[in-house]
Amino acid sequence: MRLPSHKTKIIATIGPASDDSKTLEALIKAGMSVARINFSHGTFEEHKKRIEKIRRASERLGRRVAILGDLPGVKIRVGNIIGGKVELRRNQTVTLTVRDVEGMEGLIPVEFKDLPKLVSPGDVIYLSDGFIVLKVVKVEGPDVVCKVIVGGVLYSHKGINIPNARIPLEAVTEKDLEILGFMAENEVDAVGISFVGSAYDVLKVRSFIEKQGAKMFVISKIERPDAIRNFEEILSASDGVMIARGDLGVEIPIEKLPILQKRLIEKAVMAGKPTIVATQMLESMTVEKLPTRAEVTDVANAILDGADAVMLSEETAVGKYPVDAVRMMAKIARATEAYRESFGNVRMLEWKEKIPKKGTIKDAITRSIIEALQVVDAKYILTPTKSGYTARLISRFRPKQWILAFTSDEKVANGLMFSYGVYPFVIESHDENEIISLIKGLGLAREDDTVLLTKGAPVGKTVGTNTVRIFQVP
Ligand SMILES: Nc1ncnc2c1ncn2[C@@H]1O[C@H](COP(=O)(O)OP(=O)(O)OP(=O)(O)O)[C@@H](O)[C@H]1O
Ligand SMILES: CC(=O)C(=O)O
Ligand SMILES: [K+]
Ligand SMILES: [Mg+2]
Repeated sequence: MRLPSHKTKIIATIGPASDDSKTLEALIKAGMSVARINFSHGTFEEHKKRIEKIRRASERLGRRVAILGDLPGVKIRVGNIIGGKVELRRNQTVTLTVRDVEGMEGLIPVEFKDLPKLVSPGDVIYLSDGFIVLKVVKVEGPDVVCKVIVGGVLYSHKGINIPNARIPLEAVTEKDLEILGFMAENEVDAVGISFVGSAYDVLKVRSFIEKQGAKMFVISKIERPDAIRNFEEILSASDGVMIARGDLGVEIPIEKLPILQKRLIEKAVMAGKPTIVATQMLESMTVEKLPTRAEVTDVANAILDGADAVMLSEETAVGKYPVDAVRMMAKIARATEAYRESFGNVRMLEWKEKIPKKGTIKDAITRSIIEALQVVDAKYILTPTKSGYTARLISRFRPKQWILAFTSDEKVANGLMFSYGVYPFVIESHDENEIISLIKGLGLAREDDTVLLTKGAPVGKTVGTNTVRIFQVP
């Protein structure tokens, strides 16, 4: 077998443009590690079929793909518009209504009954990730009359953001729990919690998953100011985070996004939690065969910032060139990672200083590996891991070698599909001879290759990884 040519993980949202078996196979071959299903759109039946098709495509190709189910959360959305879309022109008067009607010229239904109570004249309302801007003129019963400040074409079910309104709702709704139940039943690997506000939201999801007897990788989507205020507690309650720039870029001043992205990524990487950068990464590829210079640079910069994974949304869900978009991301990743490694080493030295003296044994072991790699020219880092944590702690230093992780748990292996430079294998035993014969058998390693191996040797009172061995493959 051959390992991928890029170490950054690529997440692609699967939708009508990408859910046939042929396209799914092509997406996997192009470098998709995680298939995202957005439960804000479509029916359970559609999603069930998608999940089955993704699993079958992955099995046919013998390539692991994790499935990420993204919850709708408390996002307010536009309802159905006749013909699927309507144009809003600057200075035009439009009415947002919570009445049960279909949308048309000048009238837009909203799926959130409390809307009229939450807004007052002068408030600004953003539609479609902030692409269209309205100003409230007056509120009349179920209707909110607005003036169009920035026009554009509005499609059915697009999101609505009102940064000024305090939406008094918990991030995780009853509907979300119902979806989570469906996800557990269908063995979805990871859940994305939308509009997380505090660790409470994350723990609510975790306890529900546990009650279902399921196991899921829990990713908090950072997309509102509360999540930034409470980032530390959210991070520690979560398995990973997503910088969901679509909503985030409306909920906070858009010009603050780039620096915020860097700050959040650094904290998450230090904690050994994978970070996903999402939304508009190759947006123009929804309709064009090639991306813009700015988009290519954005993907590269996210990788240099330290992201584990980059994500595609409408590019692959409804776009014209889903496979080209994944291929393009893989190409950008390959070209950029070479520099990330040297950049990463500089970072690594800074980060090492930040690891507190009270760091854990695992901190010491993973740091030693990085030190050792400055001296020996190793081919791989081999990491038997029970929860995936050891592999992730090594990954945060972004070594240039692949981290081959060995676990007996399919779910742990799928959770590792979010981590930079980690390639998971499912293997019953953690015995090093078996690991060596597996990678030799796959043609990944040859006699005399130098490798590093982490181990949990039973000694003293320590549990888990406490040893690193450096040796040549026999
Ligand atoms: N399963 C699907 N069926 C139809 N359209 C979809 C599907 N998934 C995504 N889309 C389309 O792709 C667009 C971008 O996808 P994305 O996942 O970013 O959703 P979003 O609506 O912006 O919301 P969110 O903030 O929940 O991600 C959506 O607005 C929608 O038009
Ligand atoms: C992905 C997502 O939810 C966002 O960017 O808002
Ligand atoms: K969602
Ligand atoms: Mg969002």
